[in-house]
Amino acid sequence: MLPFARVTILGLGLIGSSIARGIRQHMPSVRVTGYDADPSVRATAVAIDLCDDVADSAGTSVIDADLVILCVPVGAMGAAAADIAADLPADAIVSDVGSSKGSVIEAVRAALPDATFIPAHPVAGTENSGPTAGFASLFHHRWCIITPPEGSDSLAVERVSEFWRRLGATVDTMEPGHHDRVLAVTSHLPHLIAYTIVGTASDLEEVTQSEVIKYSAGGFRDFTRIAASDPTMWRDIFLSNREAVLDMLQRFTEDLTALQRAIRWGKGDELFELFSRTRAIRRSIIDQGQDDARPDFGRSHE
Ligand SMILES: NC(=O)C1=CN([C@@H]2O[C@H](COP(=O)(O)OP(=O)(O)OC[C@H]3O[C@@H](n4cnc5c(N)ncnc54)[C@H](O)[C@@H]3O)[C@@H](O)[C@H]2O)C=CC1
Ligand SMILES: O=C(O)C(=O)Cc1ccc(O)cc1
Repeated sequence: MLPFARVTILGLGLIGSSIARGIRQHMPSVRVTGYDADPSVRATAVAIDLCDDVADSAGTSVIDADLVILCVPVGAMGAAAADIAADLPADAIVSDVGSSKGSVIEAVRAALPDATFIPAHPVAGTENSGPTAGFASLFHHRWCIITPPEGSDSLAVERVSEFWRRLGATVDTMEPGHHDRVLAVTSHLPHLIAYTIVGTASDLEEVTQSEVIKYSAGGFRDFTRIAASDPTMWRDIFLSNREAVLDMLQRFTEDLTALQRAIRWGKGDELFELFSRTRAIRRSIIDQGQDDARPDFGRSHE
């Protein structure tokens, strides 16, 4: 049996529109209502026939929903939740897709103290944003981490888990604080490093902009893809997962300083040992079939 019959998606960008498309593909009998605060996004959603219905306000979008998914930047989760507070059916489940969990749980709980809130994070995305960037297969064979706060209703957790399995994801559950530490090192720090390296390269006076672009084969090119990620979304992630990111950044800075010393003092064996270890990590990820499934890495959208 389908876990939900009427799903409302608040925020029709990359993730919201991918969920809408995934529902059409995998759960075609489910009715999808969408809402976005940006009128031009709502107009695009209507033009591309993304949902069964695009509502004019957040409140009207949720009136008969049994699942409401907040797909807005993490800094806007509290406001989006407050906008539906007066109209949310008592038995609806509220979920989200935010990249950080602790601060989102706090903000949504403050706005919707009586709602059943089951937070989730699909660990799948691209550097693109907006309603036309989404695609139905985004979540296929990717993790979706559910982070139920203590005391969560287990049936509600199972229904949200089943929803994500139907979209093609593999579901895991994690304590919210642990999630934020794990993602700080596997996702947030890599983005910070990419933003830094691309910014540094463009600031270097002796390297002109045209040379940066001209010679951007290989490693630098990979960094520019990540550094093209949405500025609002990533500003919000760093501010909301501040403690964990600062902690991991401290560790990273120490390790970088150690590498700096190894280079300065010609300690080739130290460099070789690290690079061998990291090569083995990459190879074990590939062996486990967890290499990149994004379309720009050679896989089809559908
Ligand atoms: N982009 C990615 O690769 C991934 C993003 N996420 C998370 O998903 C969420 C959404 O990200 P994207 O879809 O990439 O962003 P996006 O920028 O493509 O879409 C966000 C949409 O939310 C709308 N919005 C903002 N405030 C709103 C409000 N108060 N009410 C209604 N609509 C509002 C915006 O107008 C925009 O259309 C974020 O929390 C992000 O951390 C999770 C996994 C991957
Ligand atoms: O495009 C990439 O490389 C990503 O890392 C996408 C992504 C961004 C944010 C998330 O919370 C999860 C996945």
